[in-house]
Amino acid sequence: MYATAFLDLPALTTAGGTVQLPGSKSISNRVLLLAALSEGTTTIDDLLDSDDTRVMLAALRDIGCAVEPGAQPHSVRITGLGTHAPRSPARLFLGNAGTAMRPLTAALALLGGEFELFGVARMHERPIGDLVDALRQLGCRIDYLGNEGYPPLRIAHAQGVPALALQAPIRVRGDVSSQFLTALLMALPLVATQQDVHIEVQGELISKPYIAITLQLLARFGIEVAHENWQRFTIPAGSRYRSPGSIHVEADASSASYFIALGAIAASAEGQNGIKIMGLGLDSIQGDIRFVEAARAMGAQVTGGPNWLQVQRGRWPLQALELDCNHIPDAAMTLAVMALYAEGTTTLRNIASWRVKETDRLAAMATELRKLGAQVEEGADFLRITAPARAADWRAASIHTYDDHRVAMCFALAAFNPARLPVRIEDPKCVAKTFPDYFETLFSVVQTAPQHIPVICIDGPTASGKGTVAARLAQRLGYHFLDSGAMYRITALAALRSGLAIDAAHEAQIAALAQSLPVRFEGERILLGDEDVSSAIRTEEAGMNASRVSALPAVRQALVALQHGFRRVPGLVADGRDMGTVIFPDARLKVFLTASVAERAERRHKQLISKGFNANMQDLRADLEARDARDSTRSVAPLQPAQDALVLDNSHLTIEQTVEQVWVWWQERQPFALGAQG
Ligand SMILES: O=C(O)C1=C[C@@H](OP(=O)(O)O)[C@@H](O)[C@H](O)C1
Ligand SMILES: C=C(OP(=O)(O)O)C(=O)O
Repeated sequence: MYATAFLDLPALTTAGGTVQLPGSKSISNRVLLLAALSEGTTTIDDLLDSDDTRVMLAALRDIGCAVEPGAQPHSVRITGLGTHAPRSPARLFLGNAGTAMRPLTAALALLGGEFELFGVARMHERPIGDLVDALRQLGCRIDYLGNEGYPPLRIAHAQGVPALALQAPIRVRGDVSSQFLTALLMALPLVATQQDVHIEVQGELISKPYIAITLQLLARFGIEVAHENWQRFTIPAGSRYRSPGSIHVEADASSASYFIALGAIAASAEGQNGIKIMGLGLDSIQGDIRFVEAARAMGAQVTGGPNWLQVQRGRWPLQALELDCNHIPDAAMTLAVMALYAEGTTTLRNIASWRVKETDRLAAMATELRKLGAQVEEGADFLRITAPARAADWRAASIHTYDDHRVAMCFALAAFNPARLPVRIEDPKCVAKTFPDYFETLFSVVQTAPQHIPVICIDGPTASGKGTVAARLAQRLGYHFLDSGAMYRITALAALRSGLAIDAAHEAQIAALAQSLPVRFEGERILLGDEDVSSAIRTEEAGMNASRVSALPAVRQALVALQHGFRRVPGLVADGRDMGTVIFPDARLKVFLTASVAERAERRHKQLISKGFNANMQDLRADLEARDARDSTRSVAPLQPAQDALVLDNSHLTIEQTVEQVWVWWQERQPFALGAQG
């Protein structure tokens, strides 16, 4: 997951490959609760691991369910409450998960005990009044702890569940969120022992396909609910939850919408057939699979089998769409971004529920689409979007994401804009609600020309702090990191291990060895094959050997391709001695970091002493002077600032101050309009 303040996506051009998507949030949280309400143990495979399911799992543990990891990576084993009462009192934190807050409120109210249910600030602005009204009708005692009609709330059944009025149909409004009805449908089987229990929906039921998911999963747990036209539901007398033993979670259809859109928008990478999505097929039980129809109407070519979808660009540019999106409220946000690539004006109707989700999504989408240059009309329950007329009308925007995973995920697709502008996604970690590895997954199937991928070069002499500064910048930007000095150190290590002396006589052999070095950077660790060589290459001796190896032109040449390979989406910070001059001459920012010999000798001295090595200041100074002289006079790529490099003498700066200066220089070079915070 990218936990950076923002993530800058470079202009992207093509896409191709296969993605395996994480489990459905709607299925995961339903199945978790149903397993918790059943007797015995249920194994759940391919469960989603995200913020929304974590809060559900934590709540289930708190009320006394046993949760254990299953045999497979994404499987868990839940031992349900069965006939046991839930552990209480309990305070349950439910984040911003509607699929946890609403169903748990209903289930816990009917199980008995005292509970406080609360969430993040936005959860306390998301309505729950219609559900509480329905439960109060039954006789439940539920108090609001903050604002009337919103969480946090208290279920006050410490003395047990009061006598419930089960005779009359339970009325619930269906026009604000279908989750209220889902909550009742999952809770009422607990009390429909002696008699049928009826639910009547008041007002138009929105998001109906989510009710279909609820009914399908109830059936898997032994409860067959009948309904008349989605208005009247009957839970049969004698209902009792029975675990199916094991159950599998399909991949998330709403998450699939971003990759279906990707296949429709991006030209296919060479040798690929667009995007293949694994984990769900056209027969999915999730309503958002119908996003496929909308995407096809706009131009996508989609085929599918039992557990896969294949998407390719069809009509291009896309074609505008006019659609009632009530049945696909979540995936419809993706259509709004597809509209940026469509001819004509796209209208998404009947989406008033967007206003009470993770944020006011109608306002958020309108604001952010406009930042990119689109014309948008925002109605009470609709959005009308016209794409920027020409490439030149697109704007480089910093997309505010309102702690809404879907805003972050769908706007990433704006990186395919014809103006080849980068797109900044603020607070990318908000995707953790349903798809923590969204950006990693996206990056695994998108490509762009190397010139679009930003590179920051930090060159400079030994002990200038360039390695630390580059690593910190890379981390802060979410970019890849190349410690090119390590390449030479590793080459020297590998050469000596192969019995090759580091001199001109062995140049060709060492170059051949360098060409195929299996080197990887994993966070702080540097791996040669499977061996962690981080410490072995950090000794003074290894440094001297690296300097010698780097003076051999054929070896430098061999390492060029290896280093170019680190230039990958979303960007690269490279440190070394010739990053800006030789390896990445087109880098967007080149910094030459230096400090006085005295200061650098002092830093190196401190570093060695802290690692428990013996060190003598005079020797260190002499060594540094010798290395500086050798590095700056060597025939190939001598150590000197690139002509367009910014020179930073950090003799009197801390590492933090140095990082800050480079950060400021980098930000100044970004095209995003200042103050463009939504
Ligand atoms: O029941 C569900 O799993 C959901 C129902 C929908 O909410 P509404 O019924 O509030 O539209 C949807 O937006 C949400 O992401 C998940
Ligand atoms: C509306 C959403 O979430 P929730 O389940 O919290 O309602 C969503 O995931 O888009």
